[in-house]
Amino acid sequence: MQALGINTPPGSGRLSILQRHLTAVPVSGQVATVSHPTSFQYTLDNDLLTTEQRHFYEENGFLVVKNLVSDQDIDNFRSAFEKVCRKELEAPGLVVMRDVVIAKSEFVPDQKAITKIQDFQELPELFRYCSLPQILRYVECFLGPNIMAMHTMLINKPPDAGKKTSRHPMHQDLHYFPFRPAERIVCAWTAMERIDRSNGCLVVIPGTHKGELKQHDYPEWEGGVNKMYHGVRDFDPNSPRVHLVMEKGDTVFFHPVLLHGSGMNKTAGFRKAISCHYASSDCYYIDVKGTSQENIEKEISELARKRYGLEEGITLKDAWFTRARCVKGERLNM
Ligand SMILES: CC(C)CC(=O)SCCNC(=O)CCNC(=O)[C@H](O)C(C)(C)COP(=O)(O)OP(=O)(O)OC[C@H]1O[C@@H](n2cnc3c(N)ncnc32)[C@H](O)[C@@H]1OP(=O)(O)O
Ligand SMILES: Nc1ncnc2c1ncn2[C@@H]1O[C@H](COP(=O)(O)OP(=O)(O)OP(=O)(O)O)[C@@H](O)[C@H]1O
Ligand SMILES: O=C(O)CCC(=O)C(=O)O
Ligand SMILES: [Fe+2]
Ligand SMILES: [Mg+2]
Repeated sequence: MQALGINTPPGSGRLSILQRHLTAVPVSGQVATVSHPTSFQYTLDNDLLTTEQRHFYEENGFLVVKNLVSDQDIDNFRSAFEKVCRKELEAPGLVVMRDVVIAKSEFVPDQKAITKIQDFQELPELFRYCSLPQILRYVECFLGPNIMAMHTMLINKPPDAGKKTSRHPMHQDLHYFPFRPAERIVCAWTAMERIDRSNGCLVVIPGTHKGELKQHDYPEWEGGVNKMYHGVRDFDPNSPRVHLVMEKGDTVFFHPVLLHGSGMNKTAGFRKAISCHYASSDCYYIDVKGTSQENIEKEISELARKRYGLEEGITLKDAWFTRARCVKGERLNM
């Protein structure tokens, strides 16, 4: 209990509840579990989350559910991903990204060294992840019954090429999203194999979901940074990080303002995770002009201009509206 930074008075009757709860949440570091808010802001009334789980998400901004996706499903996603790499599967809108070191190198060591694929909403073999009923049951606890899949990713963190470019800087996902409110957005992220500090697990700063969306820029990293991997400006490396060690099939749900990133992959394997960002279809789009999100809008707009030969760029809203898909209930504003 000491290691988890929990101050429970000796002899407290709550200790056993906390212990039971904490064994279900494989994290190390500082997590808050003791202050119980009287009203809920980040979760909705539901009959799935235990009281402890609900309080945990309210206080910390994330919740790990063990063994939520079956090995069989994950093996199928892995096989679909491998087919995408071999160009045996394709889909409109699919983005395939290589690590910056490999993309910028004249000596391409491995053509298959793909960092991630994004926007697989038109690829049924992978998009099935976003409609898994056991995931949507949890998503509904945060968003309500009308659910849009906004962003899809399969991250294949490569063995670090020696420049630490396999890291993902600390950031808040809301930086990329021109829709609100933040509490009706959630990410589901499933480990496709055991993920720990050796292959670059997710790192979170519990409780930061209660703060503001911060200014993001490219971190000044010597070895380079992947395109659009913005990090929160002036990140304090002494912040109380929690490393999420997860087994194959474990799934973390997290709030889009939660500060998180991932470490370097020091192993020889490609570390795989699949994720989807969901938003309630009651959310609404905002104009990010004049806000801290203007820089990412500009970058995405410029990319779309180049890629699709457009004369003018696109707005962040256009970029998101076209990939959004309704996975449960009704499509309303999104
Ligand atoms: C919540 C969620 C949204 C959070 C996030 O997802 S954060 C990260 C968001 N990132 C993205 O959306 C990145 C999306 N990636 C892409 O669009 C693509 O992979 C691209 C970076 C544009 C590259 O694709 P593509 O154009 O097919 O590749 P090319 O090999 O033709 O390269 C074109 C120019 O881009 C460069 N490039 C490619 N990969 C990277 C990289 N990883 N990092 C930095 N620069 C890169 C490449 O060197 C080339 O540059 P030039 O020769 O034009 O100068
Ligand atoms: N200056 C920085 N700005 C933004 N993010 C950073 C910065 N330095 C490190 N990070 C990020 O902080 C997170 C935690 O880094 P940390 O080094 O603890 O992870 P790790 O490499 O997995 O662990 P280990 O220390 O065991 O190697 C990672 O997401 C990393 O990308
Ligand atoms: O490294 C990972 O899998 C997490 C990446 C991430 O946080 C993101 O793409 O927004
Ligand atoms: Fe993220
Ligand atoms: Mg480190």
